[in-house]
Amino acid sequence: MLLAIDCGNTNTVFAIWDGSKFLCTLRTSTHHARTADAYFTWFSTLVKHYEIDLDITDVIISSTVPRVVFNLRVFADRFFGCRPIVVGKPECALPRQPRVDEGTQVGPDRLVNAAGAYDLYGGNLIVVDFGTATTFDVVADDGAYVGGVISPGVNLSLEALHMAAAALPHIDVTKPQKVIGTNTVDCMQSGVFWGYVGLVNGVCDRIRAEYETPMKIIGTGGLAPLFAQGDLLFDEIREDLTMHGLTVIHAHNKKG
Ligand SMILES: Nc1ncnc2c1ncn2[C@@H]1O[C@H](COP(=O)(O)OP(=O)(O)OP(=O)(O)O)[C@@H](O)[C@H]1O
Ligand SMILES: CC(C)(CO)[C@@H](O)C(=O)NCCC(=O)O
Ligand SMILES: [K+]
Repeated sequence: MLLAIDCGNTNTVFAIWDGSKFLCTLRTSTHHARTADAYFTWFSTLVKHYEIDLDITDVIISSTVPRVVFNLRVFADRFFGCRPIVVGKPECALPRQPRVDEGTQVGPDRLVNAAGAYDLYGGNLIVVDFGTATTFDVVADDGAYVGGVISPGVNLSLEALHMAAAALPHIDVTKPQKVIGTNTVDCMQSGVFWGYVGLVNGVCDRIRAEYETPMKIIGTGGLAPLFAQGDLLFDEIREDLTMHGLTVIHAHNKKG
């Protein structure tokens, strides 16, 4: 049984993979100060709720926050007696080496997305991930991550607007009825929703023009289904893409 951990700048997701399906997916906010014992208290309580017959033999971690990895390693060692595979570390082999500028530390979540998307859809892809940042990962014909685009995430933009402007409230993003808002909240929702539809469409068009080979666009992240209601053209949406990628990289490392 594999425990796959995807640690983002905002949220950390644990998923238990039995070799063919995910038995459960657990989400908590990311805190660098959380100890191994605190992870276990949270984890074991929820696992009891799902009535899973726990037998974790392997742990794989992707973390965009370097500081949390130490405590997650201790967690894996202390409670499951295993040495985790950490994406981006030398001990973790990738199906394909990224082709980027020397010295670039590509976010492990982007490498994992690339591996997961290539496994599901083949090469020549743009993966759009609506996380803390909205990222675009370009996956080449052979499955390698070959670059992309990083823009501010949707919730980050909303938070920045609220923080910087005294009269603007905190809001959640939804698809507004109309483009022209007639109250403050509708105006903000329109700006963020249609602004991001424009951003994603514009960036994907430009990537496609530069790449010169037809590409599929894959959407992931919690907000992907919402943006699929705009005139965005995702060929596929796969909310568990990062988790799937972790199982792919784990299998690649197991086969030696
Ligand atoms: N309608 C919505 N409005 C605002 N937020 C939403 C909505 N639907 C889903 N979300 C948020 O989307 C997020 C989905 O999480 P996801 O794992 O894609 O990225 P994240 O956790 O925000 O970022 P990271 O992985 O970088 O930590 C959750 O925080 C969830 O609260
Ligand atoms: C861009 C984020 C924050 C998205 O989670 C993450 O992938 C990251 O920290 N990346 C490092 C820089 C890079 O990917 O080139
Ligand atoms: K994510």
